[in-house]
Amino acid sequence: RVNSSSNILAQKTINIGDPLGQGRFGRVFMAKEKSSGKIVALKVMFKNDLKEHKLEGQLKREIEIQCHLRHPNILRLYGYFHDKERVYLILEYAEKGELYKHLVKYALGYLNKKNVIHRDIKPENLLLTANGIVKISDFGWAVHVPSNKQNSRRMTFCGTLDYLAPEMVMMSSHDAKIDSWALGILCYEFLIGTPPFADMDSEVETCNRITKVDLKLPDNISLEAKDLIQSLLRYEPELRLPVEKIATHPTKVEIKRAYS
Ligand SMILES: Cn1ncc2ncnc(NCCc3cnc(NC(=O)Nc4cccc(C(F)(F)F)c4)s3)c21
Repeated sequence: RVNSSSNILAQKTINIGDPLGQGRFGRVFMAKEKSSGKIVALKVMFKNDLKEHKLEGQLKREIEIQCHLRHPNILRLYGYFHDKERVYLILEYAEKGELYKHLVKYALGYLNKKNVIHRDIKPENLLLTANGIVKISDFGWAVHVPSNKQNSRRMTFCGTLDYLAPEMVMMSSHDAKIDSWALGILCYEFLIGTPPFADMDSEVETCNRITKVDLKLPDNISLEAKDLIQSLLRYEPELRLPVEKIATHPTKVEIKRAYS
């Protein structure tokens, strides 16, 4: 419970509810103004934090600017108050929260059911219709992940994705040269310790790196090994060294030594 003077004359009581978000300089809570029952968002910032980063002036400016703005597409700042340690912004409550998170939760859930990965969600690809409906657009980077793999999503996306060749990720036709690719991944991982296109944060990023063959070879492997890996990790399946030719490639010795 925070006794607040949300404007000069009236004394209002605000009950603080669930947290809505965590920013760099403070947290946002749902709050209810007691007498009117009005739901607002309350941004709470610590004075020390703002002082430390010399941001008091900037906050004053934000309050001055936003207090005078009245527009259906601009979040209202109703007012502010402070106590010994904190400054509170009383904000209009946007119940669907952050657009991006809302989209990911609803629209991507649908794409997931349809076994489609968009792979390029970004602000430019979020369009607005006349009545303010947000649309995810541009499926230029989308892939259709085979549904049998869908249920073992964790399985598909933790580790095993690293071995998928571009044509697999793009779900276009593929042939035995898939194995040449996978062997290239294996050689790389044997020598370097991790698969070449792994991206800890996002499977989608791994997909992108695979389809772009975003290969970075470290200097501490021999030219032969580099040659072998580069001749296997070719985007065009027909250009990859066929599996039978690998056996006679000079770098075999090095991999054996690496694992002896
Ligand atoms: C998450 N979420 N879900 C629903 C919902 N409904 C409303 N609001 C939400 N979130 C709060 C959005 C904000 C609006 N205005 C802000 N203003 C600010 O954060 N200002 C600010 C911060 C730090 C430092 C400075 C300074 F000092 F540098 F100026 C200024 S944050 C909601």
